Amino acid sequence: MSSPTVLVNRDAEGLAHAVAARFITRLVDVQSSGEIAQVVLTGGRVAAAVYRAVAESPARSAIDWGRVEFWWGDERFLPDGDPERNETQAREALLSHVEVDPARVHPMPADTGQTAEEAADAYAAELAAVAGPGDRDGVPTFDVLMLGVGPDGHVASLFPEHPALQVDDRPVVAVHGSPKPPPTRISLTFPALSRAHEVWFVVSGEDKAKAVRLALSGAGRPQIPAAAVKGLSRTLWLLDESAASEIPDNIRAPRT
Ligand SMILES: O=C1O[C@H](COP(=O)(O)O)[C@@H](O)[C@H](O)[C@H]1O
Repeated sequence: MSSPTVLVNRDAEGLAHAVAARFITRLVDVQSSGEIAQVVLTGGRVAAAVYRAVAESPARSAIDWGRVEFWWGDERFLPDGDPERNETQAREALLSHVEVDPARVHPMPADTGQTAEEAADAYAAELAAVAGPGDRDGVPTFDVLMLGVGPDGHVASLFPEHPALQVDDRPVVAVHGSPKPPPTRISLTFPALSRAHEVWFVVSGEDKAKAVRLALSGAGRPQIPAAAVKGLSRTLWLLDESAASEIPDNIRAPRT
């Protein structure tokens, strides 16, 4: 597991464009070695800005979008097309603007009347169907896994002191009683979130500053779930000045 690297941008817009450039470069690098890129998307305000910046970048044409496999780290368990779904946001901001292969886009199931547990199991089966012999526990090894962080330190849909934090025996879990609406969600678990070469936390805003400081200061998984996710090769904390405002200078790289 890698130790965190902190990179700070001036503001949310600068952060979104910097992450978009990094995202395009990373995918080009993976594809240049002949592999299909495995990407995990997140939800939230800054994520949407990153997706829009990728879609608007002329450099997006360097990516063979049909050879990118898209997954989600968590989802709000709502009907298909609901504007609050992370899938809907990513489709509107990015996926509908590039030539993806629909068979390689793997949204978490929408609420169609099945239970959230059934939906979580179905997603685990979908991950296992794509995982290869070199992957562990039925989860593809992701090239980039993007995550937001809540003001309470939640990551994906793993909330502080919530029972879903304890689930280590499967890659996907149904979350009930989420403190942030909607109450029912689906999330990758810690073991699955730990199957990424690169984990990128993308965080903006002063309301996240305390959670960021605690995550980078060795807080425990029950209190600050984001502290417990690390990439196999790299863990990047990509922040704007507001989100970085409480972290000590010695753990910040120079501003980009
Ligand atoms: O509910 C969620 O919130 C977090 C953070 O969202 P933000 O708008 O505060 O940046 C997000 O990472 C997660 O995927 C989403 O389901």
